[in-house]
Amino acid sequence: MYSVETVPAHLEQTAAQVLVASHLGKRFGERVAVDDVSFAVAAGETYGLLGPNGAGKTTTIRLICGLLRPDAGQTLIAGQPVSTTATAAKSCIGYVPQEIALYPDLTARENLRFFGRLYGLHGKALNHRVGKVLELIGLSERGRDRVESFSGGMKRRLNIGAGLLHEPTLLVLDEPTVGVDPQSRHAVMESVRSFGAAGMAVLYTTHYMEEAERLCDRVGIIDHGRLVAEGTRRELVAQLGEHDHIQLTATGDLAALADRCRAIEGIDRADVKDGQVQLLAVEGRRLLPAVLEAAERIGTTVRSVEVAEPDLEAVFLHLTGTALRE
Ligand SMILES: Nc1ncnc2c1ncn2[C@@H]1O[C@H](COP(=O)(O)OP(=O)(O)OP(=O)(O)O)[C@@H](O)[C@H]1O
Repeated sequence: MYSVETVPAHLEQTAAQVLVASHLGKRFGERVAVDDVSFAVAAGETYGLLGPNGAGKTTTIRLICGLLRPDAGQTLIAGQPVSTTATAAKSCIGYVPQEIALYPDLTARENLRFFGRLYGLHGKALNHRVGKVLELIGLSERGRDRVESFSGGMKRRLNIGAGLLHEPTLLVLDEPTVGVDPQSRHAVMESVRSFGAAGMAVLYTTHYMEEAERLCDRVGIIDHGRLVAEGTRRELVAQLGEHDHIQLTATGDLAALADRCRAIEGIDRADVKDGQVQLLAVEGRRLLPAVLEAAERIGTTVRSVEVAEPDLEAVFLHLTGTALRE
């Protein structure tokens, strides 16, 4: 269990830190879902947990919100320890689950009133908060409409609104844009951005690299239950040094092409994903002739070559050897 001695210095609770997760661990039978995960989120900061499906994001969030008991480690929220029974810490959290949990035949306002009562709000205070939350999520004009008439993105935003009624200091969102069309996704992200700007600490999980890059002040990269790196986008990308991320679209034996590329000096990673060979290479442009020659030798046809500046996708590839995208 947590003791002051076991908390790394940079994770000790400071006034600005709303959430401190220390050495969290959770197994399901033989499967390790979360393995020694530690990170902190400050007031006004949006922290992204970025990882592929099954990486352990939801389990981490459920531990942090006191919905699951950890096998190891502890979470402090606003200085209060979280447990499955403690209420002080939990009352600081607004938890927005992956699944939409709304009543379709009630209006947006009625839904929020219902959830507000669950948080112990009533009378004028409840009305005031419902109005405020509708404003925050950009649905003031639609408060009297039934939820069944809403788009996917509007339902998502209302789902988020239900987690905001009790004015949490920490908002926890579990993949809030899954299944949302691109335009609504933008609206959801804009809402989330405004919460951070308003001083809330936001913990946001996603497997979309672009969302983590655009929205989050800091990102923790999670894979197989372990936090393999964290930092600002700039800090994470700096880990790659001068590397370029090269994507080859080709037909033929891609595994053989990746093998050949691995043997070329300067290429640090070569992996096959989604009908592409993905390479990480120092001064990648310089190596393109050697790559094309290798392709020709083994009879693969390269259809297109894309050389990109490193992004979080490349960081993920570098750290784990697999691509983030499904
Ligand atoms: N209740 C459970 N019982 C058994 N195994 C579980 C349980 N919940 C999660 N797992 C396993 O733990 C691992 C982490 O799952 P988790 O849902 O935390 O990942 P995730 O990153 O949130 O993925 P997704 O994006 O698909 O939700 C997976 O291998 C999953 O199968």
